[in-house]
Amino acid sequence: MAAEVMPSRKRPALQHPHHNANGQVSSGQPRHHGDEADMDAFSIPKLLQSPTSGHKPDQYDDMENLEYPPSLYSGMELYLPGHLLSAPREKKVSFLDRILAKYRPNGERARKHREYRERIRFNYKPLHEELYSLNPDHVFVPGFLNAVKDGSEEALRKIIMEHSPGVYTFNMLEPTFCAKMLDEVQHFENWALEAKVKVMRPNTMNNYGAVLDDIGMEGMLHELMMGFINPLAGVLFENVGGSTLDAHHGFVVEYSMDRDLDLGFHVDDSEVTLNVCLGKEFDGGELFFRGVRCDKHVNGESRPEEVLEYSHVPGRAILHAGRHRHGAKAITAGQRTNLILWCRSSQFREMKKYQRDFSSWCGECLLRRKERRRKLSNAKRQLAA
Ligand SMILES: O=C(O)CCC(=O)C(=O)O
Ligand SMILES: [Fe+2]
Repeated sequence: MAAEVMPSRKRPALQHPHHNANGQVSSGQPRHHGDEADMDAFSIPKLLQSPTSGHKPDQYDDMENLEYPPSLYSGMELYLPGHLLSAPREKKVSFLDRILAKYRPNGERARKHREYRERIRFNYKPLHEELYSLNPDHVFVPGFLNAVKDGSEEALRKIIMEHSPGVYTFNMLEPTFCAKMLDEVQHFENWALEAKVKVMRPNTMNNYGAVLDDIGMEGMLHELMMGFINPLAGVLFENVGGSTLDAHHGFVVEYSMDRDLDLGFHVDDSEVTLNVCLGKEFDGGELFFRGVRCDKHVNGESRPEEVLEYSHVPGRAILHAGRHRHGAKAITAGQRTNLILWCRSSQFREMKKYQRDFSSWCGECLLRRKERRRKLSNAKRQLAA
């Protein structure tokens, strides 16, 4: 599957999952955090059925780069969910753009994306050219590099820590590489602002951040996935296509006190996700995990052993299945930027179409299978008695 980027760049008003006393998700459903093409009901923002009477909508005539006529935004504003009525106009525009994007033909979306990439390719001058090709000695810390070079399961397992089933972390990126990536992203954003280029956001849930593939890092990230994630994923995520990763979507997410603070509960459009903190300094922003689930069971309860909270450390990577339900808590100070690589396997996706039982990776399918087996053996025992 190609690493397509959605043109719509805003997220819906997110709800945090509510946790009951033992830390289980008692309500709040994970949203599918994915490309526009893969979006489903969980990630589509919704308008109210009737207009809010007495609300005086903003005027949008003076805003630049609007995708639709200003009067359309004023008219639709009356139908915005209550919490957005007094939001800044940019927030309202992005919410409405996400709704309207569904009505653009796919071809137009692809054309816009192509034009966006070409504009960057011809006009954007990178700050750190060296980031655009993979130089392992400059990118990775020696421990990680040596383990991958060794390639044995034993060497790979030595550098990783498993925090709860299926959530692994390891030191991965050199501090100088992290710093350069942060500079490059800032440099790109400054250029976009000056050149009046609207930055296409990484996915349906982020208001900030950028797609690294769009700015010219697609080849570098592909090499990173094939050479350095595949070996690990083959060992740790064989059950979700970890040994056949062949496509990616690479981006950065950005949080700060005047931007996005958190990221709602969701699953990724990936088989395996690599998430590495680049810095800078921040408080809060912990990732929370609630177990791996298939489509059918994505909204089910989690078990206590599946509940995990993890604090990001700059340079340290997390590797988890895309279907591992998760979200990021609000940062309480500073600024956090993470590099995310959604790794996909075309083969796994094709095979999944023919399957109905996912007990090799879905916690709920597994539980039900065990239950069926238990009943069957009980019945057999009774028959034999
Ligand atoms: O903020 C984070 O570290 C998590 C980001 C994430 O889950 C995603 O982009 O899919
Ligand atoms: Fe995610």
